[in-house]
Amino acid sequence: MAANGNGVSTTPKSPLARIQTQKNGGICHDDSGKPVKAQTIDELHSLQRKRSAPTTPLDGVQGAFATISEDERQRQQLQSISASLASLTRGTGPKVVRGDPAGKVQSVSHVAHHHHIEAPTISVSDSSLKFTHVLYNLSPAELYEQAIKYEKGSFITSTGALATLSGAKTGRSPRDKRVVIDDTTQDELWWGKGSPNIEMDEHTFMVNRERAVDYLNSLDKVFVNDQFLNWDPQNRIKVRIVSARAYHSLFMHNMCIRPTPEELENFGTPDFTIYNAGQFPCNRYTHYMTSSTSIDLNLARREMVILGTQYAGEMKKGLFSVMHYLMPMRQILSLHSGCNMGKDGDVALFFGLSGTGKTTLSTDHNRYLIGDDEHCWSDNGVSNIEGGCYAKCIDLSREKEPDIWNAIKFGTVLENVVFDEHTREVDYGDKSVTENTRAAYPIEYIPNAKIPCVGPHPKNVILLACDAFGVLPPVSKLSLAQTMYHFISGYTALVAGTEDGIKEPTATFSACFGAAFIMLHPTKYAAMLAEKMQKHGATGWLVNTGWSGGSYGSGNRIKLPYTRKIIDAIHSGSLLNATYHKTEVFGLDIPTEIEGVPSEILHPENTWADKKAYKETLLKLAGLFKKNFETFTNYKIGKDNKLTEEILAAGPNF
Ligand SMILES: Nc1ncnc2c1ncn2[C@@H]1O[C@H](COP(=O)(O)OP(=O)(O)OP(=O)(O)O)[C@@H](O)[C@H]1O
Ligand SMILES: O=C([O-])CC(=O)C(=O)O
Ligand SMILES: [Ca+2]
Ligand SMILES: [Mn+2]
Repeated sequence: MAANGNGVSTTPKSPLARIQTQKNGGICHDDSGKPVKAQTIDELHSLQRKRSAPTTPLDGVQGAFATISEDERQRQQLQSISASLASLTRGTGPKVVRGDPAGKVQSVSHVAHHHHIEAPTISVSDSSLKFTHVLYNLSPAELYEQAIKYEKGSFITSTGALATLSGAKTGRSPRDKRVVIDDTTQDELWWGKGSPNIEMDEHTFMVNRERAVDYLNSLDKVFVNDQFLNWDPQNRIKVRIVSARAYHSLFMHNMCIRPTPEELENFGTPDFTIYNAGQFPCNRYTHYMTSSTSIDLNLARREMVILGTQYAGEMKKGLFSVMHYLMPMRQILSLHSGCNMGKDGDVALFFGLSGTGKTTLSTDHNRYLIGDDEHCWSDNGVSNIEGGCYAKCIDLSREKEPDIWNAIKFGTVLENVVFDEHTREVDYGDKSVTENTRAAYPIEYIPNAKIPCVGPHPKNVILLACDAFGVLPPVSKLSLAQTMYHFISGYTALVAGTEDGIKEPTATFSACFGAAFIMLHPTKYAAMLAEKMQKHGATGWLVNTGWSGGSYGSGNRIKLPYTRKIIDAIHSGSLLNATYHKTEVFGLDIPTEIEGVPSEILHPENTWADKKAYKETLLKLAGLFKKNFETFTNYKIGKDNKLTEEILAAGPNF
């Protein structure tokens, strides 16, 4: 006798007893009635899908839309995208049509009668004869299918996320970033030592732009995303991202603000366009190019070109650089910070370099999440620039970071993670591809996200540093001058690669906690922050999310639950009223006790067995701070010299 999978034996099949059904109105449901409308399998399949293609944008006047035909709308819509993809040296690009070349594309026929192929003339190259299909603002489900069908390394994980590989680059390439220098940007931007803006000329930009556009046009299809940046409606920026990979399109779908169908209909001309031709290298014989990767920003043309890297974070942070230019022009401060809000409307900002805890600590089950990485602070309060979060996944655990864990589901892009071939369960501890594994998800995947992502003026400004030297206290209260000193310094420490044994931690100083993204001189942002903090009475805090009990190698990283207790005490206001004492060298005010945190760890000296080593390490770090700050001693911050002097005096003294 055969046994089925459950170990239950079954008898050989015998004809089942006939079930009586009534023709009309009986209690027994009869679904044998109407046959499907389809005559063929293909027709049956076509019934499965209801048409709801996203509309593409229109140029020119709005309002008249309601009266134009669908065909006319689509024709105008495609014109906008054709203009983006036009080759500037030949005056023409490919013929742009909607839809996937592999599928049955309804749009080809009706676009073809508007864009019928003209007889080629001598000056026309082959590229203007071909069609490039445009996959416009596809949904996550459609992008999943594109990725899985066509992009090697794309898989669905056990929780429904899309696992992807970013290729040879698994992080950003700041040394390959170039900014066009012209008469305007020469004066406006920060150039020279310490600046992230490495110059290129307009002509070289156009060479790279043409290379990227030609590459994209040589493909059978490109993805186009039309989306927004900044939740502040008065300062919203329209962005268009043209890319070759479903991975890139889904990443930006998650990270930028997603337009409603109505907003998309009235999208019009984008304020900024990215051409992401990341699979294709730049040409090293081109002037200014020092590798096969180039990320080029042209503020006058409002365009960015990406060649030679598929790491999606380049698009996210490229747009952030643009905001660091556009927003200060409007007296709005752009910030590399996370942001959340308590039930009573108290807002906190979390500054810090990569890996210091902006995403981890702003994602707090007891508070509303406004955003995890990029914000604006205007006269109206704070607003998130983005529509999604980008969390580090290395060693992610359900227990320690439940909201991020649960956000990794259908729609989420998981970059460079390792998973079980069969169960597709992700091993977050595995660094085989990279240490920088990431999840990009829409902000509404966090249950207590504050939508729209705006809030009132911040009450607390928390500066995060992951101090691998283990000498900065877990928390200290800062004066305004100290806040500015540490904001301009932008300190964190990186730990050396674990494989080569234990090495010295390396101090990193990155002005405004994001020197890689700022476009103006750091003192411009610093002055704005000081002015806003003063005006709105915000308190500054320095929180060390790094080492305790010794440097990297002998001590340990401060336990996340302790850091969370510290942050809780800042939010609740209880820490403001604690008893403080001043540390030597850095002159930081540290509290004597915090609920839920062992008091002995609050002063780092207590946790070091070797007091002499502690003092030496402390002085070493203080020396690095001093040296780094030398470049800023000649600059004035704010309107009077008083604040500048106070800031200079707010650093370490020894
Ligand atoms: N005490 C701690 N406080 C904060 N984070 C901690 C702590 N201990 C360990 N971590 C880990 O450190 C990492 C912090 O990364 P997070 O994603 O928050 O960085 P980020 O500041 O948002 O950087 P990026 O700008 O690159 O996104 C997480 O992986 C988190 O689990
Ligand atoms: O940009 C990235 O790749 C990740 C990030 O948020 C940062 O480095 O600050
Ligand atoms: Ca982050
Ligand atoms: Mn960041």
